[in-house]
Amino acid sequence: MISPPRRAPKAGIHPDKGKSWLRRAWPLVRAHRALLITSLVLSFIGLIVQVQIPDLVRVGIDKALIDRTEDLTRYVWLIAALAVAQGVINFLARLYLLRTAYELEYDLRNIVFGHLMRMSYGFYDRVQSGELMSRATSDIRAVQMYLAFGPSILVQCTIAVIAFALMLSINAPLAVVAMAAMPVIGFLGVRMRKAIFPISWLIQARLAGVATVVDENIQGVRIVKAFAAEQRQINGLTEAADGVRWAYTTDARIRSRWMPVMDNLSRVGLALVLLVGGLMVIDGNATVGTIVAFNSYVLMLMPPFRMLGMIIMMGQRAAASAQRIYDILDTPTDIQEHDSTEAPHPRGDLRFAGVRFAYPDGTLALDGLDLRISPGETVALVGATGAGKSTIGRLAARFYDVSDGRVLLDGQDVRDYRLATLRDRVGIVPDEPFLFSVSLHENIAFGRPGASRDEVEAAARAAGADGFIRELPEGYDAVVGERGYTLSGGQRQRVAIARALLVNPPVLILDDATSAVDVRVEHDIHESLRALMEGRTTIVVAHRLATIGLADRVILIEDGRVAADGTHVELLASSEKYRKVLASQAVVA
Ligand SMILES: Nc1ncnc2c1ncn2[C@@H]1O[C@H](COP(=O)(O)OP(=O)(O)OP(=O)(O)O)[C@@H](O)[C@H]1O
Repeated sequence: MISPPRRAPKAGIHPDKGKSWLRRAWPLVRAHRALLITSLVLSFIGLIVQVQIPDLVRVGIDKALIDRTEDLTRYVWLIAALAVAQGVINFLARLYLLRTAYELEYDLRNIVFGHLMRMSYGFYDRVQSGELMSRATSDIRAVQMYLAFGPSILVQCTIAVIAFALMLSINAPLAVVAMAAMPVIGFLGVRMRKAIFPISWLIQARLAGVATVVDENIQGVRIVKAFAAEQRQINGLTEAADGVRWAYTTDARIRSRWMPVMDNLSRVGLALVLLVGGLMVIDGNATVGTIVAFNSYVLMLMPPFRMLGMIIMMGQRAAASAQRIYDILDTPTDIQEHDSTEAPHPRGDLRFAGVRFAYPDGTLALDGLDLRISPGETVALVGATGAGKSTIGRLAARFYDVSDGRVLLDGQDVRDYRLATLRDRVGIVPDEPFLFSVSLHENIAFGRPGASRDEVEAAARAAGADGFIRELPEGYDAVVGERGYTLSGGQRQRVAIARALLVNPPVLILDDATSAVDVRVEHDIHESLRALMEGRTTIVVAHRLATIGLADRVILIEDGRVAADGTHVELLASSEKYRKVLASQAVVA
């Protein structure tokens, strides 16, 4: 079942690396400006309404309680109405703000994941998957938080200015007194965040460390058990968890040192208002209502000043996170596609001409490989471990580009194909196939999601998988576990072969893909392959004599080039190296 297409990201990250991180993220924010602006305008209106309430309380107290010139209930209703209005507006503002945040997160996630999916094998050779996971989650969140919540906090800060102006208009000297503590609170807030910032980084890093330990041990639990290493691994986790505990405790200590100071400062502010305001009331220079109103203002203005520190910290974290995300997005895929006309009739004629290839880490795997495999031929690649056999398949499917020389499919350089076409024409089955946690049908139909059940079954029959699938209670609808652990190694390999066969590629590369099935099943697979498509070029990386026996021709690979070429019988007779490799690998019949 293919899920319906979702909306694509509305914008991307600006490609100019010279720009600041915020300017690079700007297209994304712009794309969601309608939502963001709506939420900001709403929260601004909400705050304006909120600022009116203490002033109404002031007038209510002064006019209805002290002067007794007006009706108290009128003020009570007015304040209640404003409170309800503020509640509704704040609800909407928050709703839109969170929607903006999650829309931004959705886009960022899709941009990063889309890029990761397009990256080549070489990229994945270099990076750690745990690190990528962290970038795809916590870094995206940090950036999203700042982009969406940063402006909202700024709006709250501007409201502080408006409230201050209102206070000045009511009673200027008292307004100055009421605001006296604010800069100190702002300053202390920034200091506190500065003290917390490094430790919060440490917490993130250590949490990621714990996650890696847990992840590895769950993935590798069978090895842990095989070596009875449970206790040792538990100790490892305890150590990592201890690091997290220390970091959290330190964080708590810093917070508990600063928080009471900031809380008390706001109380000092209130006391000052009472003292100075009280003296003014006694002298007849202020009203009781003013003191009450200013009390509310002091309490209302405290959070924005406290948040100053937070916004600075969020900004720093978002900048670092954005940089890490941009590092990924700025890494171009080293497998470039260009427009070209492709050989229209695939025949499966594969040729390596003077191919040299080194992996990104510099390991030279192929060194002057010359090899031609004719359409319909079945060729076995034989050689010592590390000779370069698997690399040959990877270059044919263009998982990597050659360093020198050319790989030609049907007379055309593989670099001149569209990748999708090339991968349709060159099917590759690795020795450790990966199965997704979906049904067997979907696993087999991975390369052709629209394939019918009949086609899936035909591919499974050819791969020798139909029999055991039918024996499962849910048959083709059975969902395989993570990495397909509920199936045996040989069963998984057969599912993977069926997956490749369904695409019906003219060139099929079995990279030791039948190592976990027994010789008889392997023979059956090859027989049905032959029957399925006469003329399919097949390359098998072979470690078993039985596998070699199925091939028309055997190529001995040594140090990344062809050392001998011929039928098994010919090589046995003529090549000392071939006999040695067979003997050293203890190839069994
Ligand atoms: N992803 C990689 N990054 C760096 N070096 C690699 C990578 N994969 C393989 N190599 C190196 O390239 C050389 C050829 O490897 P290759 O896997 O092609 O050998 P092979 O003949 O298939 O070996 P085996 O029979 O053990 O599978 C080896 O030296 C190997 O260590």
